Parts: sequence; structure tokens; C-alpha cells
Amino acid sequence: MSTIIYEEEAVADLWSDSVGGIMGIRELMPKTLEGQITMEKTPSYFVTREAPARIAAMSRDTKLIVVVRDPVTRAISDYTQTLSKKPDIPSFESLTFKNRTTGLIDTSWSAIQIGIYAKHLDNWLQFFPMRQILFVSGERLISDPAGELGRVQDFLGLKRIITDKHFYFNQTKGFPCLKKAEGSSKPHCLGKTKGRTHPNIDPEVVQRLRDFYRPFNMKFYQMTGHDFGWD
Ligand SMILES: Nc1ncnc2c1ncn2[C@@H]1O[C@H](COP(=O)(O)OS(=O)(=O)O)[C@@H](OP(=O)(O)O)[C@H]1O
Repeated sequence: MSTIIYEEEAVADLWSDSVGGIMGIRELMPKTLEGQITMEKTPSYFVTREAPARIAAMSRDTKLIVVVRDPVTRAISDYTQTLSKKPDIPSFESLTFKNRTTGLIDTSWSAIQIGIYAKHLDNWLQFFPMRQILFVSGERLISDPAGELGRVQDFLGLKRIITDKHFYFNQTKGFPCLKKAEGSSKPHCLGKTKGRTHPNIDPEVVQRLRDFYRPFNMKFYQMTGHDFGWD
């Protein structure tokens, strides 16, 4: 049987040379026994330039899992998260453009930059073959969580233990939830910070962003061999 051990996002800073870089992080990660898989979950790795080389230097066999969703919705979700912490930030519409009159998009804004998946994937492919990378569809994770987790289990070479039986759709939350949380007999939904209501964004700005991302999405579908259906 395989046990999965999670590490937290805080580990990200620990890659820095000041704490011993790769060797430092190795010391901090739990020891992995035969039959166990050690996992670390840090969303920012996917968009961090140095991450592929550093992870490859630690182990070329590492398997990588990335959840991707429609980059336009992702940008709005990202903005919604920042807004919840800093209510005084400018509108989504004004942050989107370098110059609203010319329609020039500010690709240096992280909410926009992160969704250019093809560009980030290019960096990873310099160090890892595509067969070691799994892209999970954020949309399917909501519409068919068991199906998407089936792909994850197959990719990790695990028996399909998590199935439809483990989920139910919670009408109040508007998302799938677990029938039983681990080590408990009670249902479990993700917390309040997951599944926030997004603000309404000017449809013209949304359309402009759709047009902006289309070529990058097409490239991404080509690279992964999978149409995520965002266009
Ligand atoms: N089952 C279930 N329950 C609740 N939310 C779900 C679920 N599955 C996927 N999602 C989507 O996850 C989004 C939040 O994940 P993030 O990775 O953005 O969160 S975080 O950055 O780690 O806070 C969150 O994005 P927002 O809707 O923008 O809040 C959800 O759409």
C-alpha cells in the first residue's frame, strides 16, 4: 500500500541557497519508505523559472502534477483572492491593461502571466519529458472529481481507490465534497477560501482576454495532446 505524505507551501522558500538549496530541502522532507510516495504541493513551482532545473537536480524521476483551469477564469479567481485580502486594490479591468485605450494587456501582472501555460510548460520540458507531467483539468475536477482523480491515481501507478463513491455534490457549497473526511465519519467540503463568488467583470474585457489567451491555449493543447475546451 502507498502512503501519501503532504508537505506545505512554506517549503517553497526553503529551496533558497541560504538554507542549503536542494540538500537543505531533502533534510526537511520526511523520509520515504519502500511503498510510499512523498508529495509536495507548491503551486508557484509551475511558474518559477529555476524550479525545473532544481527539481531535476534533486531527482530526474520526479512526477509532476499541475491543475490548470481556463486562464481567464483563473485570472479572475486570482484577483478575487487578492481582493479578499486587500479590498482597496484597483479594479480587475484596470489591472488587466497597460493601456486601456489601445487594449494592450499587462502581461507582467501575475494574474495574467500565470495563465500563459504553454510558456511555463516550455521551461519544464527542457528538463522533464511530457510523460512525467500530468495536467489535471480544474473544470473536470469539479464536474467529475472521481474521473479526474482516476487519472491521477493511474499516473502515480496507484490502485484506483478513490472513486465516485467517495464524493457527493453539496448544493449549498455548489461543489463536490467528500462523503467522509480522512479519519472521520463526517462529510468534508473544502474551506471558505475555495469557491468564492467572483466579481462581475466587464464582458468586453473578458472577451479581450479570451482573444489574448487563445493562441497560447492552442499551443498548450498541442504540447499536451489534450484539448481542455477553454475556447
Ligand atoms: N470541490 C471543490 N470545492 C471548492 N472549490 C473547488 C473544488 N474543486 C475545485 N475547486 C476550485 O478550487 C479553486 C481554489 O483553488 P486554488 O488553488 O485557487 O486555491 S488556493 O490558491 O490554494 O487558495 C476554487 O476557485 P474559486 O472558485 O475561484 O474560488 C474552485 O473553483
